[in-house]
Parts: sequence; C-alpha cells; structure tokens
Amino acid sequence: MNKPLIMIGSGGHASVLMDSLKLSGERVIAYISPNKNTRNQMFEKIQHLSNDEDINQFNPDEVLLVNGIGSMPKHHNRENVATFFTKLGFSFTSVISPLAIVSPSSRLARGVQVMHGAIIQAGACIGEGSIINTGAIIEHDCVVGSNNHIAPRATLCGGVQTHNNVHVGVHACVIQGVNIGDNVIVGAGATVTKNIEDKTIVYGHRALIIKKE
Ligand SMILES: CC(=O)SCCNC(=O)CCNC(=O)[C@H](O)C(C)(C)COP(=O)(O)OP(=O)(O)OC[C@H]1O[C@@H](n2cnc3c(N)ncnc32)[C@H](O)[C@@H]1OP(=O)(O)O
Repeated sequence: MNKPLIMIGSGGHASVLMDSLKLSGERVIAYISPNKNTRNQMFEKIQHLSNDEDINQFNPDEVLLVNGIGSMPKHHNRENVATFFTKLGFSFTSVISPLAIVSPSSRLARGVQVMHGAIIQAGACIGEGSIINTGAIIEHDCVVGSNNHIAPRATLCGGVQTHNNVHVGVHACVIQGVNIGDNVIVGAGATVTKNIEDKTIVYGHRALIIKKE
C-alpha cells in the first residue's frame, strides 16, 4: 500500500492537487498551512497543522509530502518549502493526474506534478519538482529542467530544452528546438522562436504579414 501523504499548503494549487490525488485513490492524512482551508470540503476531513515544525510528529520513513505551494514568476516559496522539509529528512512525491496523458517513454523526476489534461509526449524528460499545469503540452523529446512551471495551455514543441527555474506562462508557445536558459520567464501568451539566455524575461506575440495576394 502507498504511504499516506501530507499536503504542504492549502491554496488553489493544493486544492487542484487534492482533486488529482482523490481521483488516483491516494490517502492524504493532513495538511500544513498557517490558515485552515474552509472553502474546500476535502480539507475539512483531514488534520490541520498550523506550523511547518508540526511535521516532526511524523516519521519521514512513513509518510510522503506533496508540495502544494503554487509557482509564480519571481516568487520562491515553492522551492523554499521543498528545501526546508527535505533538510528535515522528508521526501516529496510526484502527483500525476489520471486525466493527463503521459507517454510510457517519457521520464519524470521526483516531485513532478502533472495536472489534468496535460500531455507529455514520447521521449520527453521532466526535471525534479517541475509543474506541467492544466492542459499544457510537452512535445516529443523535450527536456524540461528542475523547478520549472509550464503554465496552463502552454506548449513546448518538439525537442525544446528548458534549464532550471523556468516559467513558461499561460498559453505561451515555444517552437521546436529552442533552448531556454536558467531563471527565464516567458510571459503569458508569448511566442518564442529563438534561444533565450539565462535570467531573461520575454513576452510578446508577433505575427507579421509576409505576403499579400
Ligand atoms: C493556475 C494558474 O493560474 S498558473 C498562473 C499562470 N500565470 C502566468 O503564466 C502569468 C505569467 N506572467 C506574465 O506574463 C507577467 O505579465 C510577466 C511575468 C511577464 C510580467 O513581467 P514584468 O516585466 O514584471 O511586466 P510588468 O508587470 O511590469 O508589465 C510591464 C508591461 O508589460 C505588459 N505585459 C506584462 N506581461 C505581458 C505579457 N505576458 N504579454 C504582453 N504584455 C505584457 C504589462 O501590461 C505592462 O504594460 P504597460 O507598461 O503598457 O502597462
């Protein structure tokens, strides 16, 4: 039997993960969050712990954690949470929605989260702690680094490589073979056609008239 799970966080991202875990038949026994979640009934049925240190009442060998902190550009709470609990000896599990399509020849590292409707195609690799959010498409042979957030409906075409801590915004599109450096932010709706160097923010969507009959 799978180990019981403890959710870290209780906001929107945690709620979406709870839906996936329920569909997969996983057992969440507690959540850690400064505030009680009173909006989502799934949180009402499990133990609420207010402080991060409350995790110490559990044995790291007997439970797994779920990182329910969402990822937004320029914010590092999600990575900080992962570092804090990992230092205490706890491990984060992956959450793969049963409503996602994940190729058997893709490789997903520890702690990856794949939300409803996402598609990960053949030969793609997803790095530790990355989120492939609702309806995102990771085409064949992409290599996604660690702690990436590929936001809802974003598309990485075939063979795209992203390095670490990359945010690809909602509905952005990266054409095939492009290489995206560390700590890059691709804004919502952007179309990326060229490689992007580390620590760069890009956005904008250009469709030029090339020919007119
Ligand atoms: C489940 C979920 O909800 S997951 C959440 C998914 N959300 C996302 O992916 C959001 C991604 N974030 C963005 O696109 C943001 O706008 C960022 C990170 C690119 C903002 O970058 P910044 O450089 O800080 O831009 P800033 O907010 O200062 O805006 C500067 C200007 O650019 C415009 N701008 C910002 N983002 C974009 C964009 N994606 N496309 C076009 N224009 C934009 C702003 O409107 C503003 O215009 P103005 O000067 O005419 O007022």
